[in-house]
Amino acid sequence: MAKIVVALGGNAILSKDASAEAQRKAVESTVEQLVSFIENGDQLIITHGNGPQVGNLLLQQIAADTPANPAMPLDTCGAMTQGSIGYWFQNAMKEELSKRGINKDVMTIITQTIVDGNDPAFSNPSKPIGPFYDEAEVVDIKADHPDWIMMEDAGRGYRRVVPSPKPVEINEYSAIKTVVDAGIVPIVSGGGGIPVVRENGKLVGKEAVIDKDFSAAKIAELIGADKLIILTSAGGVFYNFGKPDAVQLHDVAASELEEHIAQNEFAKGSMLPKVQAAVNFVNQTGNPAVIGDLKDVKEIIKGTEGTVIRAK
Ligand SMILES: Nc1ncnc2c1ncn2[C@@H]1O[C@H](COP(=O)(O)OP(=O)(O)O)[C@@H](O)[C@H]1O
Ligand SMILES: NC(=O)OP(=O)(O)O
Repeated sequence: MAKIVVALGGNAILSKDASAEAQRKAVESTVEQLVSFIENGDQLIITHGNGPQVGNLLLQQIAADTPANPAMPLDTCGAMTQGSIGYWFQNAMKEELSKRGINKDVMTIITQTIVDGNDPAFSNPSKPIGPFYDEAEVVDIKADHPDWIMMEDAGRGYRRVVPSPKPVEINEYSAIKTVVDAGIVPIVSGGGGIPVVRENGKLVGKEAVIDKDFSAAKIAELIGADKLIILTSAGGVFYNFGKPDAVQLHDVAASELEEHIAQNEFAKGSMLPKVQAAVNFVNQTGNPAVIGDLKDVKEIIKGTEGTVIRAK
């Protein structure tokens, strides 16, 4: 039995249509594929992003903000998206397992990720959240919200960016391990986990969004996963992405990717964290990581699609 951590990108779940129905459909079709792991006898651990969802939720909060019904802060919005996306997965996975006659429990664990309050990321926002805007829209947004920082995101438009500290500890790790050891399919650390810092013996939420690729790699390492699979909305890792000479990698050594990271090959806030997280996992465990497209899960399982990163 292999332990496999699968991380799904928030942009892969919410590609164009932000309705609950469309996002549920994306989750349902992914789950139909992921169940193959369980049929193979593997233990699956699911984690997911929340960049678009938490940004949209924050916009809804701001739009409806009144003294009687105040907007929720970012850490609480992060928890809310863990609940909503976890619910979609939990519901779809249980349904798919039942259809195939597999009696297995599925459980979302609201996860707090401990970060360092002095992480320089707090003064250097880099995590894109919410919708994409064009340049004219950015001018209006800056007029309404002068404190927001907007950045171009991998050629897709501009987005608001927020601090994204690195995960230091997964607070619920021992509960996650218990659930994994019991053979339950857990949905953990959604949106990278709710960022919290230790202050006077308490865990206090911070206004930030952790990159789920880093928390996925951390959980995969802690749990002793045999493989980390990062599913997004690109066929895999490309060199010269978006340029005429773009080339997709199929099988690459972690050391080669490290050289390309050093040469600033990968876009911050999108492909860079995925590649860094995959390389971290491979270097720490010697086990492979795969980065591929959500729609290619079946082929990724067979090894015919995606980019495999190995310790070579
Ligand atoms: N070098 C690259 N190789 C592949 N995709 C890249 C690369 N650089 C940027 N991208 C973009 O990054 C996207 C994945 O990042 P993102 O949308 O932030 O992920 P997520 O699915 O986790 O939300 C791809 O869909 C692609 O548009
Ligand atoms: N929290 C997070 O990493 O979300 P995305 O995968 O949507 O960027």
